[in-house]
Amino acid sequence: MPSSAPLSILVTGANGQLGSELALLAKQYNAIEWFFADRTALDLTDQTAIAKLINQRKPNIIINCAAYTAVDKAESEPELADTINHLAVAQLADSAKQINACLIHISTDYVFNGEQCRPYTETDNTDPQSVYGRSKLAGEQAFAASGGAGIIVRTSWVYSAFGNNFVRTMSRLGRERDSLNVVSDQVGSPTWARDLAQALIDICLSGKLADKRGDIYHYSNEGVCSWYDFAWAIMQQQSLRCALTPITTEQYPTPAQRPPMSLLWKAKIKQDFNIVIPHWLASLQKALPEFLG
Ligand SMILES: NC(=O)C1=CN([C@@H]2O[C@H](COP(=O)(O)OP(=O)(O)OC[C@H]3O[C@@H](n4cnc5c(N)ncnc54)[C@H](OP(=O)(O)O)[C@@H]3O)[C@@H](O)[C@H]2O)C=CC1
Ligand SMILES: Cc1cn([C@H]2C[C@H](O)[C@@H](COP(=O)(O)OP(=O)(O)O[C@H]3O[C@@H](C)C(=O)[C@@H](O)[C@H]3O)O2)c(=O)[nH]c1=O
Ligand SMILES: [Mg+2]
Repeated sequence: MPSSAPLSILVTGANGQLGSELALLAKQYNAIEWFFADRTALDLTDQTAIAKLINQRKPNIIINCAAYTAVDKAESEPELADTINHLAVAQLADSAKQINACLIHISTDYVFNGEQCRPYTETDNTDPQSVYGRSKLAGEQAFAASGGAGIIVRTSWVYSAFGNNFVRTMSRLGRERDSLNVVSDQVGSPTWARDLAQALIDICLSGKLADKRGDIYHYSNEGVCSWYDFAWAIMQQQSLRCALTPITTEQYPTPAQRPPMSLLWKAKIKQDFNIVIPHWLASLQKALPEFLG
């Protein structure tokens, strides 16, 4: 009987929120051969380096957690955002295809314009309104065009104790300030990166990835809130006495336009991969103690 080699997984963007959460969970999955590549090990602006590393390592699965995620800054750095969120994904997809590896590529709710009155399904029309959103959509399309195996997972409002995010910002401001204005006319679903990381590992172990060809899946935590509601829960859970005032998007001008409604309909990922998704508030309660350190 030939002995089967262990499943090997290469994770890009290893120092980011999702990459770090995957690294943490990876400790529970010793049977998997993990390789975590941070920016030093793999700079996504270097196309040759991408091809070289994938050819050397020959992983079964690549999880692309690296991205240019500074939504407002991207408005003044469109080329860099495109290089990382689009051109690098094209190269990852091509290199993965050449060695018959599967790619799991992470994308965003910001590919939608947010004008819809019901949650977005995977087949709803995209119409990004920001440089970041357009660069992420171009990345999705490049992967799909490659014809390589794997999936695209769109998520939203990601936070983790590893990294900078809305939870960290609100926790800091809640301690520094007596009052704060937060937009209440943008609604979506927060996502604890730990939950998403677990879902991705479950997907890797499902044995179903090789049959997919850039199929799109939506994943966020369950439930709905505005940024104001999210901030309110962040304050309340930590007993921070910072008065919050709900404001409109117009009252909080930013360089990038964000979708007013970016809820993701998640039936497909739950059904195809038997994923159980926690409510955002339950996950926030679990995650917050990790922010204190
Ligand atoms: N954050 C969010 O709210 C959301 C994120 N997403 C998507 O989820 C995925 C993971 O996001 P998240 O973990 O939050 O992102 P982070 O910003 O926390 O991490 C992104 C990582 O990408 C790395 N990176 C950036 N540029 C390069 C480069 N040129 N070469 C190599 N690595 C690079 C960064 O490296 P370094 O640490 O050195 O800067 C960082 O570690 C991304 O695809 C993102 O678009 C989707 C929806 C919401
Ligand atoms: C700090 C702050 C922000 N806001 C608003 C601005 C914005 O509309 C909203 C969220 O601001 P942020 O800059 O934290 O969020 P943003 O960077 O837009 O978050 C996005 O990141 C990318 C990577 C994604 O893919 C998205 O899913 C989403 O998570 O909160 C306030 O209203 N008051 C405040 O004091
Ligand atoms: Mg941001």
